[in-house]
Amino acid sequence: MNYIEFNFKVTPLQPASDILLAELGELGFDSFVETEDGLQAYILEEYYKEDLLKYVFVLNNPEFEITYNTKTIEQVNWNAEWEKNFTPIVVSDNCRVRAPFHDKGNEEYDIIIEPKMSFGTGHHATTHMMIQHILKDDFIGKKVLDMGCGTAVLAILAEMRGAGPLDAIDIDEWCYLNSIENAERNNCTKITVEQGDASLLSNRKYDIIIANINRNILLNDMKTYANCLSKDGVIYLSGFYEEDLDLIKSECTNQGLTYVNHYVKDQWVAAKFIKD
Ligand SMILES: C[S@@+](CC[C@H](N)C(=O)[O-])C[C@H]1O[C@@H](n2cnc3c(N)ncnc32)[C@H](O)[C@@H]1O
Repeated sequence: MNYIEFNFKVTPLQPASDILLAELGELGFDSFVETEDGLQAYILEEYYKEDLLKYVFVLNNPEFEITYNTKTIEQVNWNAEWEKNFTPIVVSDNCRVRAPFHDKGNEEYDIIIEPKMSFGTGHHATTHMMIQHILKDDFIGKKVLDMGCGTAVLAILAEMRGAGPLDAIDIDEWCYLNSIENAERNNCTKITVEQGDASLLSNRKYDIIIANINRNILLNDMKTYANCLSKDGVIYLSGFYEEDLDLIKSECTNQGLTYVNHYVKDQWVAAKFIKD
């Protein structure tokens, strides 16, 4: 069976790429690779009909410019194509995120992720910076929540850094299932994966919360996150741009969280706050 590869160039990249991915997923596209300037999406030839893209609303949104070309990929090349596009990532010299088919490196932390459709391979700036925070800070014996866990890459690293117990939560069923697989694949025994959102969190307490989601969800759910943090607890937030940092800081201040520091990469931010 052949696949058709769509190579989309997207301007501005976000949120258009995320919306595009979600819409294509609904239409039968089953694999995606984030690229520097957009998205590659794959659909089985038999599921593709000529007017299918007519139903992708983001393509007609005047706020975004999205162009694409296509090519047919024979099944025999499919894995190679995917492998070529998903290269291992090394963060801070001591953490490698790789797929099962990549060779192991010499890094202290070796994380194996089969991303399928979930976000979180370390290729995105936000995941990369959250990994930097986790590598830098003390996680030993800490009770951790990874909110919006995607592939659970951050929870997996937190457990490798000595944290436990850990909860990894994602609203998306695919991410929930993928996180369970990835936790097992990395021999993590302290991670509990759940499907849901902030409504799961009443009466819970964590020493550390990691939340790489997006600006609006963070602003909306900050009160709940803050209530779940123990005194002197730490929260790492990402998924928003530099221009929104003041807004995030202001909401954190309202919820009794004090700004500590932040990283910036490709205009994305990963910020650290502490509960007073
Ligand atoms: C930017 S990805 C981050 C994935 C991973 N934590 C990482 O750092 O690579 C955001 C994730 O949040 C999930 N998500 C979106 N809204 C959510 C919500 N209200 N509660 C929990 N998860 C949510 C999405 O399904 C997605 O997997």
